[in-house]
Amino acid sequence: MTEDSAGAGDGIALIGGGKIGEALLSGLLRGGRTPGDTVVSEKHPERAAYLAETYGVTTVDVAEAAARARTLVLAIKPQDIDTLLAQLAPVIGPDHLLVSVAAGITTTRIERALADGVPVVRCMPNTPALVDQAMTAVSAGAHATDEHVATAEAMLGVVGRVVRVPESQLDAVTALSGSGPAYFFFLVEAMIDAGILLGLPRTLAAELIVQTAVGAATMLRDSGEHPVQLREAVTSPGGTTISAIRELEAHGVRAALIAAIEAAAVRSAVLGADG
Ligand SMILES: NC(=O)C1=CN([C@@H]2O[C@H](COP(=O)(O)OP(=O)(O)OC[C@H]3O[C@@H](n4cnc5c(N)ncnc54)[C@H](OP(=O)(O)O)[C@@H]3O)[C@@H](O)[C@H]2O)C=CC1
Ligand SMILES: O=C(O)[C@@H]1CCC=N1
Repeated sequence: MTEDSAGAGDGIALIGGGKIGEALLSGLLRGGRTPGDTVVSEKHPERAAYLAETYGVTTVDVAEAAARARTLVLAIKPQDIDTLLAQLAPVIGPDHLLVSVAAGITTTRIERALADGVPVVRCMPNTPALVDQAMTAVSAGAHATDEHVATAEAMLGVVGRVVRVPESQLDAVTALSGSGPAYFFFLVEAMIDAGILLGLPRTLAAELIVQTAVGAATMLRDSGEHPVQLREAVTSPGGTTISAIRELEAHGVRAALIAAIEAAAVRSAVLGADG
């Protein structure tokens, strides 16, 4: 145990207050954490000031974050991980818990940069954390006990669902659910554009498609039926839907999605490779 870790409180420190950092921070506070037991370390002074003003949290440097919190959530870009780990190494010990959400960065890579025995849990959440509908997968590093993983699961469970997976699956998870919201937003954007092409006002097209997305997502989650069954129920013989599906297949949309998600997984692995 380092001197700093011995004095660390039971709070949470968020290192990196960008897009996902803010989503997690807002969720933690909605879920009952208080600004008094949550600190943020954010490089950009303007961004730090925004987070302090919006959420009432204290912003601190990385060393202070480690002194004040036992659990540190690393929400910085993968490209910044080595710099951050160099900052953390002198102030982190086995009594801390590091929860990394950085795409591609393996627990081994984090552990190697720190004192022996520091528990690390690697996670992949997504931005629906902002509305408590996140999907998060978690994996334990070499020194993380069941209790450490349970701590990470409880923390992330406040903002949505959590599953435990082997770390070997996390690049695929990143490509599917980590990046996944962007694919749905892209699809919705394109469908709204189709409404414009057909002469509908943009606000009406957006209302139609957003509610359709919510309805379809709710059926996917709650009906217990396979997506194929749900699609077949919409697809009347000789009707409109099959005309659209034929075009989607002719344009290779299924293959494009599979290739896109494969590319995201490859990118996750590349980001995680030692620099
Ligand atoms: N956005 C998403 O949907 C998801 C992102 N992730 C992962 O979360 C991480 C963050 O992503 P995202 O929020 O999109 O990125 P952002 O760039 O929005 O946020 C990262 C923030 O951390 C700051 N930062 C960098 N280094 C440090 C440091 N040493 N100390 C304190 N702050 C620092 C950055 O400053 P600066 O801009 O100057 O670098 C930036 O403001 C990534 O690793 C990503 O893979 C995981 C799941 C979903
Ligand atoms: O685009 C990215 O790299 C991050 C990881 C998952 C979602 N956003």
